[in-house]
Amino acid sequence: MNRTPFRTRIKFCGLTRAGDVRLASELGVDAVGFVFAEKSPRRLKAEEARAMRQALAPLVDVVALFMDNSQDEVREVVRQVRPSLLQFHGDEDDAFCRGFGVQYLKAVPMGGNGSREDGIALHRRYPSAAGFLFDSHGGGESGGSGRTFDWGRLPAGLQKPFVLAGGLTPDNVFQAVRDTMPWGVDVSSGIEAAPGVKDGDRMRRFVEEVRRADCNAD
Ligand SMILES: O=C(O)c1ccccc1N[C@@H]1O[C@H](COP(=O)(O)O)[C@@H](O)[C@H]1O
Repeated sequence: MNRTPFRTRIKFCGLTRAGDVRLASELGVDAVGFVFAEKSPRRLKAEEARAMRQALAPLVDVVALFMDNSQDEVREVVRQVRPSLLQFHGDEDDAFCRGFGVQYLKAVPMGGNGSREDGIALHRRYPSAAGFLFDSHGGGESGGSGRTFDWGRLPAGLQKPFVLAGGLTPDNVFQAVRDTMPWGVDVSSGIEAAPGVKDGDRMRRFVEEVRRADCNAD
């Protein structure tokens, strides 16, 4: 399933500062992502994310990102942060991902020997997923690397929304949206000055480029 003809959703991920959350809201992004993956330089504690949530404007979603975290860790984040969407980057199965009573996106690794599954196989493996997120890391590797993958390898036959991620920047997101027509785009490194420290100018340019691509839609 591709996007609506009107608007590509935007998620800014890996925010660690309340000021960045405020600016993301002002720029009109649809969602901000808080990272709880163990090895990430952007990792937050549940109570830090809960505090940052206060900086969020109405109608902007919070997404909580995990990578093979324990059930107890995910539960604690859900309890404290109240995300509207979970994003799983590890080997979690459908039963695990759906077990928290919150909609989820399953990240599919497209780097290295990453997924060759088509849309039908993905739906079979993750029947409860609200959508899929295609990222450039290899299986077992952490994301947020700033690397792209070959967009021509996106699986055919997807019947759920998909989010494009991996190495998106203000300089390539226009082309990425035009080429792949995703439901949404997700960016972390491409709008950063350093891991977890977002750059206001890059954030603004990223949003402008997505909107430019939407205006140029065929
Ligand atoms: O951001 C992280 O540190 C991270 C850690 C573990 C799994 C995923 C992670 N980030 C996600 O990776 C993609 C692409 O990021 P980038 O734009 O290439 O830096 C995105 O979904 C991030 O949320």
